[in-house]
Amino acid sequence: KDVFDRGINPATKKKKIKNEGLQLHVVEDVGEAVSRNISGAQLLHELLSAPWLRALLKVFHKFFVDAMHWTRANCPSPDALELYNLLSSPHIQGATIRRDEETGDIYIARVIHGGLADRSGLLHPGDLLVEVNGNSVLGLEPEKVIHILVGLQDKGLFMVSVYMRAMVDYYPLQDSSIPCPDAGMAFSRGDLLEVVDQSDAQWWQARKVPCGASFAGLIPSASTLRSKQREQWWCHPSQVHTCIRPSGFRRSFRLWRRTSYKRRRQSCTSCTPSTNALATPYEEVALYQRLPQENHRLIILIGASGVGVNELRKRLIKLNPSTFQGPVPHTTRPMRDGEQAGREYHFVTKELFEYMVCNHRFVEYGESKGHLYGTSIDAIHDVLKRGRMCIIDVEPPSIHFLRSRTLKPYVIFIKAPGPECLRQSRRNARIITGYAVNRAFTDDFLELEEMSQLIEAKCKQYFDSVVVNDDLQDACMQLCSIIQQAQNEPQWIPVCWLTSSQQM
Ligand SMILES: Nc1ncnc2c1ncn2[C@@H]1O[C@H](COP(=O)(O)OP(=O)(O)OP(=O)(O)O)[C@@H](O)[C@H]1O
Repeated sequence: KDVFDRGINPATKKKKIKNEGLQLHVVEDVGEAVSRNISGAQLLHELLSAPWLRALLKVFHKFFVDAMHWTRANCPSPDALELYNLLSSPHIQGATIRRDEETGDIYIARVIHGGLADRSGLLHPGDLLVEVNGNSVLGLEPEKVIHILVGLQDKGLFMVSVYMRAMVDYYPLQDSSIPCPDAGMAFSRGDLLEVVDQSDAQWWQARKVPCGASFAGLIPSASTLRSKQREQWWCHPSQVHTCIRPSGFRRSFRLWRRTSYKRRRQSCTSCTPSTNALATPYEEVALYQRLPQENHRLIILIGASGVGVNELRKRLIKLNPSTFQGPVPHTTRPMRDGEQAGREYHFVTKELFEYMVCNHRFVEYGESKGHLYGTSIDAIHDVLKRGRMCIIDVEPPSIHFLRSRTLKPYVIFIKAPGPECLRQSRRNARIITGYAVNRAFTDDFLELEEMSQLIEAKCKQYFDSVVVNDDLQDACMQLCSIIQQAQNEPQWIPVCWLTSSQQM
């Protein structure tokens, strides 16, 4: 990677990755090994980066791309066909496999950009390889699996497990249409499901992950669930989404003026994305491991107002300011003594602010004391581009806006402890209200807990982790270790963040 990066501007680099996908993947891996001082990696890196090999791989890639368009009628020659068959080993067809040393399961490790597997759209990193042409490969040595795959040439029928995140709740015992309620599997939003059989268009078979059960249960297919949702929507059309953006007025953006939770609930949380009557019932996910040269994932903290989201965010940044950073908000208020443009705020005119609103540049924005404040998507990118971990706290509806391939957000729900624990731990806590600054935080605990439960119930399909904020120091330490894992260990993310060209 180092070799390719040198002297290549971003546009050229993009093109190179496309043209030389296979080689780049390998060189990247070896480059990583070089930085870890693995014996022999330097020599291998130099060999793989040699111009003659680059040229050879380019020819090879071109040959393969052309071969994809051959038909019986336009195949250039029998020699070309023979060469194509010779080169069509499973690795070259575009996917590599690896074995989990603990379970013995065989997974798709990598899908080579532009290869057959990539073009088919059927295989994704993290998919579990279950069968090849009806023969189980579970527990086999990878070499054995490769042997079977080599024998297939390009006529293989793979059966891979697909992993899906449930975005809705399902109870088979309440579903009169299920063929056999006892064989059904209940799940709730946020559950990770390993779908092992999709051969039936209406009913799939799946297991929960991590799972104890060795047998699968019956779940409705995506289209079956969607038609159920449509039926429900016609029966209860008043449940349709009514949330009005912009939503965010958290105090952490120096905006939120505390009103009754009940008022907020009516206007916002009851209308979280999950109540959208025709929501996507399942989201396909795959394991993703951030590469060292990639931007960090955006860290989003979500929680009921007053639970301590902002306090935790500030503490994290104070604990390690060279690693964690928040985005610099924009404001139309004049700069005060001691403030510096771009440090406390980006100071902008009302016209520019409104232009940014029209162009959807703000994640959240609002007005306080006659001035506009907002946090822009560009400010988030600025932090990430500097190699820092960007931490933000937002209102639940804003998650949708931030869920993108470029930001790959990792969402942590800050959960309220029980009211008694709140009363004990928040004895000295203060809140800022619309009419009194630093009001003692006394009778809000029940409402706060209620709100916290509501957010969890409505949005848990978007949460990657949950931290209960009982003791501030414990919660802060937990957050640190969760964030490190989120950045450095494999995590389940939507497949579209890996493959689509969705951009913010
Ligand atoms: N675990 C805790 N123990 C004691 N006090 C806490 C704890 N967590 C937060 N607090 C205090 O509770 C008050 C509210 O916290 P914070 O300002 O972080 O709320 P918030 O969730 O960001 O809500 P808002 O967005 O409305 O500000 C602060 O005074 C904070 O110091």
